[in-house]
Amino acid sequence: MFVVTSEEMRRLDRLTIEDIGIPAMVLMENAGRAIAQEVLRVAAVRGGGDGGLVSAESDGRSQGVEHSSNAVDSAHRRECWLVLAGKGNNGGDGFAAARHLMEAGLAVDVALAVPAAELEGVAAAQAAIAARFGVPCLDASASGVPLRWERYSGIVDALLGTGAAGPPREPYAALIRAANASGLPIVAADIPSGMDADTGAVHAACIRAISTVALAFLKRGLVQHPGAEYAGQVTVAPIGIPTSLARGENVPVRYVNAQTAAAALGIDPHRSRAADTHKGTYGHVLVAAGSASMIGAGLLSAGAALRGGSGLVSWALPASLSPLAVNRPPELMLAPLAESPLPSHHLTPDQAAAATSPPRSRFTAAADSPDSRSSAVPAGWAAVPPQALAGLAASRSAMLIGPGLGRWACDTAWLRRVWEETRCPLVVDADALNMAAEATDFSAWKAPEGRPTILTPHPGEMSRLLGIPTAQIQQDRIGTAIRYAKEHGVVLVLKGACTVTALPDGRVYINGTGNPGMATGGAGDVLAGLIVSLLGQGLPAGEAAALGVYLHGAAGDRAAQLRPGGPASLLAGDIIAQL
Ligand SMILES: NC(=O)C1=CN([C@@H]2O[C@H](COP(=O)(O)OP(=O)(O)OC[C@H]3O[C@@H](n4cnc5c(N)ncnc54)[C@H](O)[C@@H]3O)[C@@H](O)[C@H]2O)[C@@H](O)CC1
Ligand SMILES: Nc1ncnc2c1ncn2[C@@H]1O[C@H](COP(=O)(O)OP(=O)(O)O)[C@@H](O)[C@H]1O
Ligand SMILES: [K+]
Repeated sequence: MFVVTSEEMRRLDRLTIEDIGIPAMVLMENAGRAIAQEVLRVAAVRGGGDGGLVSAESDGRSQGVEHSSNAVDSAHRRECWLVLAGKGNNGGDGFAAARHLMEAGLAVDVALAVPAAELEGVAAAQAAIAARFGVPCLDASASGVPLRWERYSGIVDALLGTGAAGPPREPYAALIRAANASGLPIVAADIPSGMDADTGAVHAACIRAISTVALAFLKRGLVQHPGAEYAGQVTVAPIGIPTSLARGENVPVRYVNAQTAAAALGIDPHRSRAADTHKGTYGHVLVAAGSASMIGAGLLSAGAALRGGSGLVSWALPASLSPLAVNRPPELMLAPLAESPLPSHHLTPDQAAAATSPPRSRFTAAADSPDSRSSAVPAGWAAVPPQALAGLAASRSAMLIGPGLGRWACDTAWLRRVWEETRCPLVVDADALNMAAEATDFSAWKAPEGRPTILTPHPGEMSRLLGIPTAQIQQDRIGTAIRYAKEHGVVLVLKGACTVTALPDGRVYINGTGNPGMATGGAGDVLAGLIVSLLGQGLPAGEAAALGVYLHGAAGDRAAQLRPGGPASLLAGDIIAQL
């Protein structure tokens, strides 16, 4: 399913009207009917009403307003809806919807935010048709015009759509505030008025809808927070603009959920296996994760990689920490790395080779704590030569580095060597991202030619990578991810609700699975392990990342449903169990 910007939507509208020849009035007529259908569905649900109407819509038939039974008629006769209409085509959609609602047996008023004489084009034409149809139109163009909100059962928000610029001006803002304050259910036409269609940022006055009918395509703001929350339940209504047009115009952003994953990703999300395969078919991944105080991060990442379907999973960790891995799943192999007393990133190749000898007893697990930054004798990851790790990865199908790794003196230089010498596909997460963020010259780090690299920051890590506040990132997550992926030639997974996966070629996947129960320590480690598993099974990096995000969210949703305590009681390990 494509997700468009306002500008892309305008281009697709124009191509449909001018090149394909579907008149703007026809598109608006279809839009109005789809919005009316959604109102009828909401009215039926609220009135405990007619299931037939709801199921007619969910069947995908577009006849909802034309087949009302007597029962529906009587339910709807009690309903009186207010359509708030703006000056542009979004308002035109509102007039068309009002007419369809009246025809379906509801009482309807339109409140117009501008003097009727200011309407133009197809919106003016729809207003004129609605007037001849007998739809009452109230003038709400003067700020403070009182509307008798208590008369209505619900509101259609057709004030502002993709043509809005900046915060809603008066009287739009006052109408939005009053509509929200009325407590009535609001169905938004295309987007909630007051939401930025491209980023999902909301202005001080923004409609809080229970549902939004996205016309033709999802808009970016509908699949990013806070816009997604203000939009309520979103449905996409086909209004005549062909999907092939979006494909032809190379719209880069797609939405991934249970209905759309296969088409959006071009992959069977169930990953059915050919019969004649063996463990070698499914890759051998290396997980470099965990430290003395965060050994669980390694267990979670490696556990997720196993459930992700890898043929083999090896867990790389400093040899002195091996005893801490005693409770690992039996399927998980260990790859202990010898520690060297020399600052590891200064090692010559010969010293690195010598460092594969067994660890010395003075390297204790405790020395891997953050205190080891100041410790005289480095141990733990600080004492693992980066080239030894990169060398081990050379014979693996993919490597994950970062979860629970800890921090130590000169770790940024350490990571740089891993980054520059690791030839297999690489996933970089958590502490490894924080090390990269402290590099003053990260853009100059040279990955081996052609190596796919995936970065999986949460917004806090993204903020450190970019050196800008988290709030600024959250205001335009899609734009931020696109720019970063292109600039650094990496796949960038910006985590959080509606995770954004941006590819260096400009393609973007927005994830529709997952729930707030997943905001729990270790959930990100699970994601990173799942992604490296898919990467190691040979999926292209962008698809591995986006599919991993989708499957991780879906597993989190199943896990949340199974928990007697609901989403709040979810643990990261529950997600692995549902993979
Ligand atoms: N052919 C088309 O272009 C179609 C457009 N459709 C609808 O048209 C919408 C886009 O229509 P428009 O481009 O006319 O734009 P809008 O209807 O979103 O609004 C633009 C109008 O609102 C005013 N405005 C802009 N920013 C404002 C602000 N901050 N405060 C107050 N007033 C503001 C401007 O005067 C402008 O006339 C879509 O969202 C969709 O609902 C649908 O009818 C389908 C077909
Ligand atoms: N509200 C939410 N809705 C959907 N997914 C979420 C939500 N909160 C967190 N997640 C997901 O859970 C994971 C948390 O990762 P992260 O913040 O790195 O946690 P940790 O570092 O503790 O492992 C991410 O994949 C994120 O997208
Ligand atoms: K709207």
